[in-house]
Amino acid sequence: MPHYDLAIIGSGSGNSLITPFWDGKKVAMIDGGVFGGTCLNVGCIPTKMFVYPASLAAAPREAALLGVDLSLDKVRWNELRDRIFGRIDAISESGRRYRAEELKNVDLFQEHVRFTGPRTLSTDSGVELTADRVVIAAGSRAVLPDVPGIGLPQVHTSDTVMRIDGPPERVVVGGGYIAAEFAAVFHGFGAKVTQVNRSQRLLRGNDAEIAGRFAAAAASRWKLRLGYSLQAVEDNGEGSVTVVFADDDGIPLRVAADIVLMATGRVPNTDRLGVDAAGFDLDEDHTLSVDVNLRVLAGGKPVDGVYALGDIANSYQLKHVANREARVVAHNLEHPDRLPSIDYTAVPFAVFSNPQVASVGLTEEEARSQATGGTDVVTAVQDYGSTAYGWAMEDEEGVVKLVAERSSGRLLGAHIMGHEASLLIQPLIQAMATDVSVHQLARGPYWIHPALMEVVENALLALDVDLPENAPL
Ligand SMILES: Cc1cc2nc3c(=O)[nH]c(=O)nc-3n(C[C@H](O)[C@H](O)[C@H](O)COP(=O)(O)OP(=O)(O)OC[C@H]3O[C@@H](n4cnc5c(N)ncnc54)[C@H](O)[C@@H]3O)c2cc1C
Ligand SMILES: NC(=O)c1ccc[n+]([C@@H]2O[C@H](COP(=O)([O-])OP(=O)(O)OC[C@H]3O[C@@H](n4cnc5c(N)ncnc54)[C@H](O)[C@@H]3O)[C@@H](O)[C@H]2O)c1
Repeated sequence: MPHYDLAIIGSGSGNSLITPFWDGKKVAMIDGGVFGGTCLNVGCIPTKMFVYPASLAAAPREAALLGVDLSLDKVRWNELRDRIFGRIDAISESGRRYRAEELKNVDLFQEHVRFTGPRTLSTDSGVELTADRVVIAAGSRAVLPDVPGIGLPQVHTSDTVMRIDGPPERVVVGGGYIAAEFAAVFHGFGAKVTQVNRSQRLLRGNDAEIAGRFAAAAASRWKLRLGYSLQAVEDNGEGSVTVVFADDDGIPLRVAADIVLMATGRVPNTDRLGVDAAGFDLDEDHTLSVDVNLRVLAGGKPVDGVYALGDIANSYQLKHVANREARVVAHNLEHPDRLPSIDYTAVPFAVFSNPQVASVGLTEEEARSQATGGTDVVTAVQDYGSTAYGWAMEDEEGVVKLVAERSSGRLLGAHIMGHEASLLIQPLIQAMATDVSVHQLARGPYWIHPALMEVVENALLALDVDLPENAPL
């Protein structure tokens, strides 16, 4: 039975753990899927490589408002797709080759693995291996609703929809983050998009005002139907399908489509890992239970030398969170006598739809329900259109919403929708992470005029927080 100093399950964020510290020691890297994991192969990176050209394709519609007439001649979808995956597949393959052939201290197992004990593993082909230390970075996967017709070839998840041949004319998508991004991509490329969501609110978990404004923006671009749940997908013959939904009263909605994107959430891969045999604890959302040092728990106690990170261990399901956790785990593997904790202060996210949405911290509802009597919470809402750059863009939908604590001037949350929201939010994330108050951030640094960032400066200035005597002017 081969024995390793370190075994890593998952070559996504887990791949970064093989630092020079492991030179001269034996490492097993195990991945039963495509080398490099979700973000590189089917997640953040390829989606954004579609988002950017789709935003260019959408430009004629937006430019016409400003008196600039552009026209979109053609989207060379297959070429665009092949350029994207030509780049990504090559990175995945060179990463795989480096681990498999060039790193002498690493054995790459390209197969599925299950625990048979806390530090013993068995691969699908029957290799049994043991390791002193194990890192579980086995990620999550898309789940599909169990309805008739779900297996039809026109039904896709994000794993397959980016590889289709030719742009579809009619697309149906759901209501989460993935759906919001793909709705914008397909709409940008000229498809007739219908977005159907089970609940009345898109992008759940977001501030209600931003979610409402996003729904209005989405409805002005593509067809949006809220309050319908999926019943079935029917084959129409000749390549198309009808997607059947029903509202709470059973009233049906039938939408014909060439492609259906099911984006109904992702589940952690714990059910396929044999965690029972290892005795590991699971949280309510089926992620692995870990302590603040990211050590996996069994019976509430950390298992010596076993760590977990990424989508299998947290409910954020975000790559920048997995990357931060990987840095903590890499440190803790190398310095077991000095274990820093993971810090989840001010975890942001962005949805790269059209318009973009970005968010960090508490929504107004959360802040008010957490504050005593809800009285110490102040908010400010600033439209992009209220700034000079917003005038230049004739922007009528972009918005910054800030939530703060009046007495301390602490920023509690920031929520932005509109052009480059994912960039505009960064100084606010910085302020929350480093405990810079609203007045220090608004009045300390100079803000470039007339940059779009002035909308953030003005929102900060509009917050009715108590100013200390020594606050900058
Ligand atoms: C379409 C899409 C878009 C996204 N966009 C963004 C974005 O813009 N920004 C963002 O922050 N996040 C985004 N995410 C989320 C992000 O991709 C994930 O949070 C991140 O990739 C998780 O990394 P991980 O290392 O935990 O898992 P993964 O990268 O999924 O790695 C897990 C690996 O483990 C392997 N594995 C699993 N089980 C086993 C087993 N039993 N045996 C052997 N191997 C196994 C899998 O094959 C896989 O390669 C997106 C996700 C999707 C699906
Ligand atoms: N830009 C980003 O950071 C980004 C982009 C894409 C994905 N992600 C990550 O990937 C994860 C998964 O994304 P997602 O969009 O699949 O999930 P999600 O949890 O955001 O949304 C799933 C949606 O599907 C609906 N749904 C679930 N089951 C259903 C059913 N049976 N019938 C009808 N509707 C149903 C839910 O109500 C919800 O609106 C997210 O949690 C996110 O963290 C991040």
